[in-house]
Amino acid sequence: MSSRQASLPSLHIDNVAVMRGNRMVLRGLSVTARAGDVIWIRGANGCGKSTLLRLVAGLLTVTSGKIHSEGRMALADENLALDANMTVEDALRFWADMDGASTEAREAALAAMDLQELAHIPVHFLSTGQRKRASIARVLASGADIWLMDEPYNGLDSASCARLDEAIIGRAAAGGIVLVAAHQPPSINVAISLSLDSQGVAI
Ligand SMILES: Nc1ncnc2c1ncn2[C@@H]1O[C@H](COP(=O)(O)OP(=O)(O)OP(=O)(O)O)[C@@H](O)[C@H]1O
Repeated sequence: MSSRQASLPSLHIDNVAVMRGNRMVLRGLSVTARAGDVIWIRGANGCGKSTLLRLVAGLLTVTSGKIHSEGRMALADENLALDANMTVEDALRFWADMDGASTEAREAALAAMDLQELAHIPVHFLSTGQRKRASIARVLASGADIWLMDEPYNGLDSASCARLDEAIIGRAAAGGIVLVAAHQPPSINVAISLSLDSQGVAI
């Protein structure tokens, strides 16, 4: 029982502030997420949503405060992170191998984002929305406990938005944690709705 509990993902953001350039972007931000939680982050352009995801991913360092997490993470942001010259399938396989993900997980991710018919074409042939779906499939295939998704709905048609909703609900239901930065209100039930004002303060 105790070892199972120890493996549950968690995220503690404690009184975090971060300076970017000469500007304080986030201030006094505290959030706690547990297995099964979806956190929806909203706020105006430049308020710090991407900054927060990159801090959690460990790609940026806090100026003050602390972030502690348990669990493997995968980030989908504006960087595609897929080799444009590889086929969709090979590009996803590259990451799945790095993540130690199974063939089944990779195929399930392709199916979840309706990419099977595009699996054999090079990534650079994909349309904007198709590229977005491939980037989301990379996160789905990773088997990561904590998904960090920056504007994942941008560029997706309504069917793909529904597929993404389903994937997020599924990850949370399976005991994961999902952070979504988005401009639109949540289309699914979320445990925590985090609105940042223009100073990066939770309101
Ligand atoms: N490398 C950097 N150096 C200095 N300032 C930066 C850097 N990257 C981002 N910023 C600034 O940090 C602030 C927060 O940016 P961030 O990308 O987190 O905003 P956001 O809420 O995700 O915005 P959007 O809704 O436009 O995606 C912005 O004012 C931005 O100009």
